[in-house]
Amino acid sequence: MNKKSVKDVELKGKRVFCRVDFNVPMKDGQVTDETRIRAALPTIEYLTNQGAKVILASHLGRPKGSVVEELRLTPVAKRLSELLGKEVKKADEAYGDSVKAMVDTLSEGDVLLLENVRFYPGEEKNDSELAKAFAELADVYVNDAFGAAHRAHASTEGIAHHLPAVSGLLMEKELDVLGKALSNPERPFTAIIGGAKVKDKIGVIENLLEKVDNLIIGGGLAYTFVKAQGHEVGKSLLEEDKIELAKSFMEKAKEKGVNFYMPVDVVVADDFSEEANIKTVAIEEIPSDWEALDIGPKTREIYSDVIQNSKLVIWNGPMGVFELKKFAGGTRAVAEALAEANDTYSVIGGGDSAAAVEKFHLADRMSHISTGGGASLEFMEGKALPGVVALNDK
Ligand SMILES: Nc1ncnc2c1ncn2[C@@H]1O[C@H](COP(=O)(O)OP(=O)(O)OP(=O)(O)O)[C@@H](O)[C@H]1O
Ligand SMILES: O=C(O)[C@H](O)COP(=O)(O)O
Repeated sequence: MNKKSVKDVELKGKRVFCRVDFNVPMKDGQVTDETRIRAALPTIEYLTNQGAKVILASHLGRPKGSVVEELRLTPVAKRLSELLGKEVKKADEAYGDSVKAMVDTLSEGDVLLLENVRFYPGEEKNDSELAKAFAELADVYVNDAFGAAHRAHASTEGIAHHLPAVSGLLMEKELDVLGKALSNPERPFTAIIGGAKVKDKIGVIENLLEKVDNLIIGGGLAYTFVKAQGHEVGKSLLEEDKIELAKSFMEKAKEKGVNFYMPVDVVVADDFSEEANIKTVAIEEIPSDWEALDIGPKTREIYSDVIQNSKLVIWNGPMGVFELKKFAGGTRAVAEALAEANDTYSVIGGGDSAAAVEKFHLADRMSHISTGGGASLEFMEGKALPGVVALNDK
């Protein structure tokens, strides 16, 4: 990476404003998935070991510029403190005199977590006054929030213009792994794209067609492609206005010599529910009043074979409605194939696919699970991430 990291700056005794992505799922005031907190530990520990005074900032949820009591970061501070094995001070605001006073009490190696930065309207507007107010708290800015790097907000982008600005270790690792995968891939290189909406994945599919050897399509977005192939899809998810585009992608794949894999059989249901009647049918036999909610067993086998024979696989988006047990089989089969493919470097592109892998208890068998959902998607589309662009060049 051509951006400076925490390793390139003097940190001893410095006040360091470190933006992390602690946007974690919570229920009844408890953190229910601490993956993102754990992922930030290497940077926080590096900073404390170097003798920095660490000021952490994050958003949580989408409070839209006002205080939402359930979105305070207090439970996160508690969990972080347990994971770090040391006290984490918690401020009830994210800037201003009371926060400055708390920062003044920090000794080398101390950690302070600011309040949810999205409680302030200026955060998402990338307001320069707010960015300056954040910058006034510190001597150095570290961005370790890969998951929020696609947002140009005051704490992810604006502040970087007012302080020496470097990446954290998680940010560096995410960019390194995803960047290497896309620019210098080991081959055969396979991308698996699933999820619900073609619209959201157009850019990714387009960019990946330039790079991969195999493109596997699954999930709800597959049925726009199935329709483009000339088959009926019944009540399955369909984006009519994207059928032509789907056709053009299939043609482009042919031109580029990319193997384009589509479901050959599917699990169809007469209702979108766990109680639905289901059956497996060939792709050209989807009944008109049924909907396809998962890939079928033959498709799973074909996809698993392609995975086993790949050196690098990028996966974004589930193969079916994995939240419902009846339609989780396809997503599970792909996750298991990745777990079992020992010679395959597997990169899970955040969001729902990461949640699925966690759910199947296969997370530790993947090579890299990105902490970014939207961020990893935009990165895979080849878009520049504002939170990275703003950091100092090496
Ligand atoms: N056949 C299908 N019909 C309807 N919905 C589906 C189907 N297959 C998958 N889904 C749904 O797609 C949703 C995920 O779609 P989405 O496009 O949001 O993926 P994503 O969140 O972008 O993936 P990721 O987070 O990994 O990037 C899941 O909730 C899943 O239930
Ligand atoms: O969960 C995420 O993908 C990041 O934390 C970004 O959150 P946002 O989509 O609310 O900006």
